[in-house]
Amino acid sequence: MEKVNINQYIRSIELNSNKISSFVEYPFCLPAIRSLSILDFHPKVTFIVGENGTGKSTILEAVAVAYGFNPEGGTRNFNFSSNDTHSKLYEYLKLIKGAKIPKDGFFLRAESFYNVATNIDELERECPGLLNYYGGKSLHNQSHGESFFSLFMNRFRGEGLYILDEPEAALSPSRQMSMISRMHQLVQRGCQFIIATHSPIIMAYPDSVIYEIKHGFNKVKYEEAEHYQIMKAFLNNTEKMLNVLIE
Ligand SMILES: Nc1ncnc2c1ncn2[C@@H]1O[C@H](COP(=O)(O)OP(=O)(O)OP(=O)(O)O)[C@@H](O)[C@H]1O
Repeated sequence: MEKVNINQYIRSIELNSNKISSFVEYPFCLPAIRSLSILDFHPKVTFIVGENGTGKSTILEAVAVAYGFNPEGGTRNFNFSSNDTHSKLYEYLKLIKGAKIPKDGFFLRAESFYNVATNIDELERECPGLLNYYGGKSLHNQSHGESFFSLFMNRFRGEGLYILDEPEAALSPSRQMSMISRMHQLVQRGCQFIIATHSPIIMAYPDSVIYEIKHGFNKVKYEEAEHYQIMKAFLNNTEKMLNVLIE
């Protein structure tokens, strides 16, 4: 990884295990959390990848909430709540921040994006013109993928901290490639990204670190990551693999 850069917004997190009284219940029962002590973030892009249910959203949400974002997503000014189910993990995390304070930020989670879009419409009624920052059109009046993409293209401006949970959820493969280009522009404008993803396309962005959750957080190279290997094997041997899958 690039040498620690105090100009990044979040340098690392530390789990304060001494404060945890029991590792039996969620989220402390998750192997990824039980084994967590310190996790260093890349100054530009940090990917967290791994199987379903390994704890990617749990850790991302805790980092976002500890940083002051609304657990359901949005900017740090969003404070709506439709479903108060976020874990207490953030209370046990120590954020090691860098020297710079971001001028922008967004916590995007695919699963509650609908509620964020509703909140943006409500804010537009209170403060007309706000929608221009989101492409000038209600996110509800765009397709799921269009609205996600609109957010990346218009709302994410630079010098920002962006925490994204499965941003590929609604994006076609070609839009995922466009997302890499946009991410690169934003990185060059001083942004830091922390991204949980299943997308072998998005996680190809080179100026990054990839943590793959198995029992803990393991730093892996792109080609070593399971998502990459499985997708590559499938595309290179589709017929063979289908024969096995639907035999
Ligand atoms: N509020 C909750 N209470 C109890 N268990 C939970 C809660 N939220 C999540 N879990 C469990 O914790 C585990 C990790 O969930 P999490 O959503 O962090 O996984 P993930 O790696 O993001 O998965 P995916 O790739 O499917 O999005 C899962 O087994 C899930 O069922």
